[in-house]
Amino acid sequence: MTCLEGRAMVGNYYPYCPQPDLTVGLTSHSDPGVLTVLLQDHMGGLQVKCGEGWVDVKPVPGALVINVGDFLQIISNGEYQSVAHRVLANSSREPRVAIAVFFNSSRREDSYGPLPELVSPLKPALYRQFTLSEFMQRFFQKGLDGKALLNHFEL
Ligand SMILES: O=C(O)CCC(=O)C(=O)O
Ligand SMILES: [Fe+2]
Repeated sequence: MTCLEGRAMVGNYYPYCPQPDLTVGLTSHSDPGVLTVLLQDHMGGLQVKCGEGWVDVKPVPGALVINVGDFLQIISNGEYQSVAHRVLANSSREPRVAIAVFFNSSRREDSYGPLPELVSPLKPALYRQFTLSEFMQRFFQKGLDGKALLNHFEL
């Protein structure tokens, strides 16, 4: 499996929000793919879920944020856990910009599931087999909703 053909780059632009207490910039979600590489500017606002709370991912000049996605959680049979994250509404007059590159498989009709090397009698498969077509269809159906995508593939 290679993730280079399936990569996609997205630019996120968060304009000034006059009522930041009433909304969010980007709803809680986990990225569906394998890995995400994210470059955020100096504004801040990105948070990751930690237990029941949220922790700020403070911008560090020149640093990239790497997110584990749901697909990696599944093929690693839960060894790597995807991370729920969100972006607060931007209360500052200056807009916030973040560039994300999502790494995904591109072979839509292949069958995926936990890698055989990571399945054993002691650690049975936690997820069923599926195609990338089904996976992405379910992602787009559910909208951004925490880590809910994984529920469809659990055994
Ligand atoms: O704007 C950010 O910092 C995060 C963007 C993000 O989570 C996404 O594009 O999936
Ligand atoms: Fe994301």
